[in-house]
Amino acid sequence: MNNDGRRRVNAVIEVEHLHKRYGETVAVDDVSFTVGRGEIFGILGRNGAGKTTTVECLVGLRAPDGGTIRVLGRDPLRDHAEVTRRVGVQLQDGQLQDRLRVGEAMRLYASFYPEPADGTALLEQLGLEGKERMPYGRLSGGQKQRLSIALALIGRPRIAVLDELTTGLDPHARRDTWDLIEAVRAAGVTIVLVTHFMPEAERLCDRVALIDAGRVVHTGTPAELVERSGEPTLEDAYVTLTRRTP
Ligand SMILES: Nc1ncnc2c1ncn2[C@@H]1O[C@H](COP(=O)(O)OP(=O)(O)OP(=O)(O)O)[C@@H](O)[C@H]1O
Repeated sequence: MNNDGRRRVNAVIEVEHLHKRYGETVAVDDVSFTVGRGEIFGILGRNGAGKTTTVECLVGLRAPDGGTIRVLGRDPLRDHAEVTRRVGVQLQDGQLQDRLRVGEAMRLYASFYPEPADGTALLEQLGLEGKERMPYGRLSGGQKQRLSIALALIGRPRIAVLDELTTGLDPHARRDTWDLIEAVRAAGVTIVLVTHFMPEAERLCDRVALIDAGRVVHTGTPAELVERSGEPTLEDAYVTLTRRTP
């Protein structure tokens, strides 16, 4: 059983009692969750709640101080190369060098994988067609964001970890990106999505975990969290369920 009381069939991600500190700061106190194959799993929580640290541990970019993580049955640190090959990552601050051109970045990332996706089609799906020769430093904030999504998907990952997927995107680009993510999931990819944007969680996520002060305080479908809180919307539910007593 997992922490929301249901057994996950075909779990592809299992996090148990993850603990991570930076010096005196406890970034992740005790986080456990399981993600099933083909799910879109949302991680929600206040600024500084420990979301990015959790996903960085998940993809083997940081070493936990406690707990265990299994991704596709592997340890992200010990089996780093294998996990990296199967997990696409779009992280906050995933900056590239300013002079690197869009097409070069796509080709470079494609070269890391045995069977990469069609980069031209991916750029088109993300509204970056015709930008292949544009240096990264000259892209707008939203274009950089869309390129980072393309780079997360170029390796045809089995799991995509997307941290603040649509932050900085205009409403059209945001909706196009949601459609793309749904198509990626329909192709069998499991998605972990960190977001502050409740309509995005409501539209895309099968289940979400609310993280507060480094702990999972609620897990469930967006509809279950709304019901549990007695509030009318997911945003209200989120605020109520993560409210701290003064
Ligand atoms: N490299 C680091 N060195 C020291 N402290 C860090 C580091 N990275 C994060 N922290 C601290 O760990 C805590 C959790 O940060 P984290 O970035 O995981 O939160 P978050 O939930 O992703 O926040 P946000 O929503 O603002 O992105 C915060 O108190 C943060 O200041």
